[in-house]
This record gives sequence, structure tokens and C-alpha cells, in this order.
Amino acid sequence: MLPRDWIKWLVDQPENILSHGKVHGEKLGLRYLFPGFDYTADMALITAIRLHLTRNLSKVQGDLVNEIKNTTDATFGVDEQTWTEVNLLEAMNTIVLKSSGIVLFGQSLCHNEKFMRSMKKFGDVFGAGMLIVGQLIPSIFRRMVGCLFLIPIAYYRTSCTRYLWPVFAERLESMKRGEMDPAFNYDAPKDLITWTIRAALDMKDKAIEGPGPVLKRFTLVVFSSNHRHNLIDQLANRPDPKTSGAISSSSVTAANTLLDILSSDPSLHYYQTLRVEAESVFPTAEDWVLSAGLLKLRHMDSAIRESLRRSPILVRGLWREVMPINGVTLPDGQHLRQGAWIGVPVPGIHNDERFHDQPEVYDPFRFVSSSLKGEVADAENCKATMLTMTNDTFLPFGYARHSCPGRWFASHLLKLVLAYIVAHYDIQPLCERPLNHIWGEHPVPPPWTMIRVKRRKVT
Ligand code: HEM
Repeated sequence: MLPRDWIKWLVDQPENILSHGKVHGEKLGLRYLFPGFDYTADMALITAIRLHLTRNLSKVQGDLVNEIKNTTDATFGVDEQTWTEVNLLEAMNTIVLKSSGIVLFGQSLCHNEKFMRSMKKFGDVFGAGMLIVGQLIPSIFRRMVGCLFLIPIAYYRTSCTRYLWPVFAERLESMKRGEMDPAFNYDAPKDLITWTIRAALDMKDKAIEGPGPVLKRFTLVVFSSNHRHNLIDQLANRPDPKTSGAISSSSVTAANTLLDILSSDPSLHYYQTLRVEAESVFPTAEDWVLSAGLLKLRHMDSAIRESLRRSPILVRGLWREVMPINGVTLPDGQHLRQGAWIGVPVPGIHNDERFHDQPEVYDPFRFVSSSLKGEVADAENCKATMLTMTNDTFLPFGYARHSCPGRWFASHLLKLVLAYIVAHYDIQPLCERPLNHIWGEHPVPPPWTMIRVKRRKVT
């Protein structure tokens, strides 16, 4: 593990000196579960997420809010008289998965129960493979055990492809025709399928010659480059027919944020502060669909950032493999041989008092800019402490070149989900914060944590 002071050196090294892809191919078992799949080559999907998805957030907000409202109401109930007990992690999983499905797969697929079930099954078997092959067994057994997963992975991927193929084929055809024929007026749906094809077309990617290759990569990369997220799914998932999907980093983060708020001293009124903020930013139904409001949710932004500081989804990050045959020399002169792995201790850095004042204290509003707290602050300072801003002392989304391209979407989704919950539901406080369990590399809230919720009376 390297100290924080060497992070800049680490992320500046090119792939042929310190390789990001090599570690992930091995650590996630991708080499054995998808022999021949070039994980590092998928720039179209990363671009689609980083650029197109992020730029279109304001345009999809209406659909997203609608989906959040429907799934939250169905999961938490709408009875204003009685308290309902719900499993926190399952509830966050259902809400986050169903709501984000609308942006990732579009209206028709997201509401197709059979497709969503196939995606879940694929995610389950793929996640189990990544966890067992990539993290739990010694490297000499990886190839052999990886073989056992090849058939179920191929089977479930084929079931997903049955639904995705016609959508990809039709979309690709229409988008290509729209480029060639100005008279053909095609308004492609706003979802990740469209944006992945768009990015691949813009890059003149050869894979775009037919729907097959781009679809294969879409299915694999939505799961594999989202790898950590799926490992967490496996770790936290309980077999329960009611749960409809895999648990993602976003659901774990939503659960951590609620747990931190609910188990803090009630006299500090954190939940109430977030509710007042949500109500003032979204006073009417029309305001919920305006993305400008999101920027005003500064307390919510800070509360999520604080929970990610305390409970990042990984205990070690920024993994790299030493590539040169002669090894590399660290900034202090220490020599590392070829094949060695290096990374950084994320919670150690997040809990270092040199970088965060009183790091052991849960202070959900520590990142709210000083101007909102009545002090003078400059615009740069406000921006630097926003949820999506990474630096070498805040690493839940990674840092620099390979940092999470989905964090703007995750921030948008999480703020809307949590704002909707605090504005519409009362939740009973918890006596104490249940400790997260570390499974493999992943801290996860206990999957059996229950909360009691009741719909607020509308006066
Ligand atoms: C709170 C939610 C999330 C957290 C905490 C999170 C965290 C991370 C982390 C730590 C990495 C690894 C960075 C590295 O290797 O150094 C990563 C990578 C990645 N994430 Fe996320 N993520 C979240 C949500 C999302 C979402 C919603 C998407 C997709 C829409 C996404 C897509 C990706 C992709 C494609 C990569 C691989 C990037 C690359 O290899 O260059 N993430 N994420």
C-alpha cells in the first residue's frame, strides 16, 4: 500500500509502467470468465457514460423522478396511519435498480419483467464468478474454477441478448440511416443504448458494423467495468423472491447515507434539515423535474459525500500492476519487481486528520460550503467539496484517469432518491449505527438491517 503523498506519482504512470487493466482482469477473474475479452478496449461505453449520460441528465430527469416515485411508493407503501418495517438494503436495491433501468435500458426494456429477471440472473452468476474466481481462491485454481462458470454465464448472457438484440439492431440501423439520409427524421430514445451506439459511431469503431459486437461489449461492460458494483451485489444479496435485482454501489451508498443519518443523535435534526432543504428546492411537482434544483441540494450532496468518506465501497483502491521487466522504483527509492501490485488504503486516507478535521466524527454537513453556513466562501471552494469532485484525499470514486465515469449519474440519482424519501416519509431513528461488514475488499451494511417507515400526511 502506498501513502497518499505518492498518489499523484501513481496515477501519472502510463499503462505500460503501472497497468490498471491487468489488475482488474485478474482481480475480477475476467481473464477466466471471459477468455479473450479485451476489458481495456471499451472506450465507447466509458465515453457514453462519462459524456452522453452526464450531459443528458437534465433531459431524463422527468422519467427518472417518475420511476423513483413509483418504486419508492410501492416499496415503502403509502399508508399514512401505520408504520411499515422494510429491509433497508433490499429497499434501496429495488428503488435504485428500477429507477436507473429507465436510463440504462430505456422505457420498454426497463418495464419488461422477463428481461430484468434475465439481467439479474446474469448479474448474479457473473458476480459470483468474479467474487469466487477473482478474490476468494488461490491463483493456481482460477483457470479451473473459471471453467465451471463459462456455461452458466454464456446461458444467461444469451437470455439477455434475446431481448437486447432487436433493440440494438433497430437502433443502430435507424441511427446510421439518420446520418446518411437527412430526410429521415429519427429521434433516438434517450438511454445508454443510444449513447453507446452514438459514441461507437463517433469513434468510427469497427465493432459498430453490426449490432453483435457492440451489444456483446455493452452486456459485458455494463456488468464487468461496473465490476465492483456487482461484487457488492453478490456479497450483499440475500435469496429472496421479492428482491428483483442486484445491489449496486449506488444502493449501498444510499443505504449507508440513511443509516448514518438515522443513527445520529435525533437532537441534531439532520433528517429534518434534509427534509426542509428538499421541500424548499422542490415545492411543487413541476420543480422535481428541473435539474437546476439538484445543485441547490447542498446539504444532501454533503451528507452523501460524508457517508462515502466514512464508508467507501472499497477498502483499497487505485490498484496497478508493475509492468516493466526490470520492475519500477518508487519515489523513495524502493524497488518493486515486475508483476507486483500496488494500491492505496482508502479508509486510512479518509480518516487521516491531516486531510479531514475530526475524521472520527460523523458530520453530514461538513462539506456544505462555508457561505451557506454564514461564512464567506469562494466559488472554487464550493465546487471542490461537491460529491462528484475527486482528489487524492477523497477516493470513493477512484481518482484521475480511471475514476468512475458514472459518478455524475450516481450523484443525480442518489440525491433525487434520498430527497424524495425525506420529503415523503418519516423514518424511526435507530439506537445505534449497525457496523458495516468487510467482505473481501468491500464494506457492506448488514443485509438484515430493518427500518420502520410511514408515509407523511399531506395537509
Ligand atoms: C455511488 C455510486 C458509485 C461508486 C461509489 C462508484 C465507484 C467506482 C470506483 C471506485 C471505480 C474504480 C476506479 C478505479 O479503478 O480507480 C469505478 C469505476 C467505474 N464505474 Fe463506478 N461507482 C458508482 C456508480 C457508477 C455508476 C452508476 C456507473 C454507470 C452508470 C458506474 C460506472 C463505472 C465504470 C464504467 C467504471 C470503470 C472505469 C474505468 O475502468 O475507466 N459507476 N466506480
